[in-house]
Amino acid sequence: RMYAVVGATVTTSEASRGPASAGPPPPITEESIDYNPPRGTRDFAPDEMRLRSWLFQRFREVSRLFAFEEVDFPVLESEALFVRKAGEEITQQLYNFEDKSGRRVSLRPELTPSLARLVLQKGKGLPFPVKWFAIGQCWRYERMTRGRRREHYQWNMDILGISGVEAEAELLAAIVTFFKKVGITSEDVGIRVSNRKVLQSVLGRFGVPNESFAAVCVVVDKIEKIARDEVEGELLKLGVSKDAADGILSALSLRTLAELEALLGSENEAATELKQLFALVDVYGFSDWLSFDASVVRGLAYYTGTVFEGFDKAGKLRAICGGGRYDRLLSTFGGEDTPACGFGFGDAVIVELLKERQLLPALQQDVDCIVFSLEDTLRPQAGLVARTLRDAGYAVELVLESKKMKWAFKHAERLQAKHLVLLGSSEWERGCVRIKNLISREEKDVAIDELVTEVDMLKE
Ligand SMILES: OCc1cccc(Br)n1
Repeated sequence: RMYAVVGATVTTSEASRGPASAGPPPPITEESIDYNPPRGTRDFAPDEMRLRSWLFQRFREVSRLFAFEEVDFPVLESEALFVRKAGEEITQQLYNFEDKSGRRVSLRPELTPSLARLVLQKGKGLPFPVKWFAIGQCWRYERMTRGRRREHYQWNMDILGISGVEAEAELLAAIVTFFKKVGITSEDVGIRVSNRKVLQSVLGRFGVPNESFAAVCVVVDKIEKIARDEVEGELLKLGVSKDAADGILSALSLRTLAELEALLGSENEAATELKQLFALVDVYGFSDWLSFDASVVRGLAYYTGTVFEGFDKAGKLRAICGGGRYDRLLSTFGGEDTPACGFGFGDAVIVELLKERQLLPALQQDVDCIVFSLEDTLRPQAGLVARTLRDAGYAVELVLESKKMKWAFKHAERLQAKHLVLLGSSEWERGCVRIKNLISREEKDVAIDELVTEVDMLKE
């Protein structure tokens, strides 16, 4: 780990070595700071920030195509927004604390509760349906024994006020649009779709009380992560009978809607909603991305209907994204019953997938011109030249110190700049600067007031 030593006595060897270098940290006499960010968090230096901005720009482009409006909320929320009793991992790992006024607060682990809070805050004045998207940093606090990250960024899209599966079809279409936009195909990725009303129907048949529904879903969601008998054991601990547990586990292995109808009847709500959704998506034209999979329940307590998750068909990665219908969430916050559905799309798994598929874009700094005065006396004029180009919308790197021509060329190469604009006294006396086109290698003297036109032309 990199350390800087602040205020310590520096011996000559350290002075020659510079403030911090490899090898044992120098004796720390006073406070020292750690260059690394807090455990489980990331810095975004330019290279990483370019990739993050590229990813978020794709999220935003898709959200615009679907006419969703961007919203955001505080990273810090009242803890009460996230306290739920269904045993979800996300609520057991809240990054929560008591603030200096004694209030119980938490860094948000997800965006949906904040979105619900804002919709309720806006009240009856808010036109429905609401189609909002957000890209926000979310937090969790887990013992670093597992070495997992404690923060990630999540893109959310939510539709409130539509009770029909048309809303789910829109959200799934947005996810597919994103995948296609970044070069991922339905060979690489699929979206598994189910409906929590499957479980609800099964629980009803075995007389399992409604109050256990959310907790049962949270346990069943672990089916891919822990052994089947462990899932069964956790179900029994919830008071579910052995028969009911067997009924639940066998329902999860249903493979087709026909089998679902055979088990629950063709009038069953889960079956009819899923049939409607698949029929919609078929006409919409992206059925090749979707499959019915009764084992999908998702791990959030508040889902009440359709649930879905994006997965990589090579089976190497965790879920890419996930979502579902949550028609009861706003009423649990004291609001009216409001149909709602949405998804969350994290910034981590998708990057792993793009890396694996060699689909990561090659990104570099976007500089049009480098302005550079060959003599110190012309440095003020270099600022004028830079301003002229910037006022015309060009990205200009103005060299701020004395450098040799060789350095300027190398620097332009590194930045992949298109033009090198040189100020030299002989040209300046003639009211000119020298432009080198770093792509065509053409170079010429250009009058100052012709400069923008020239660069415009060179740009073509
Ligand atoms: O998806 C669960 C989650 C929530 C907050 C932060 C991180 Br990293 N992961």
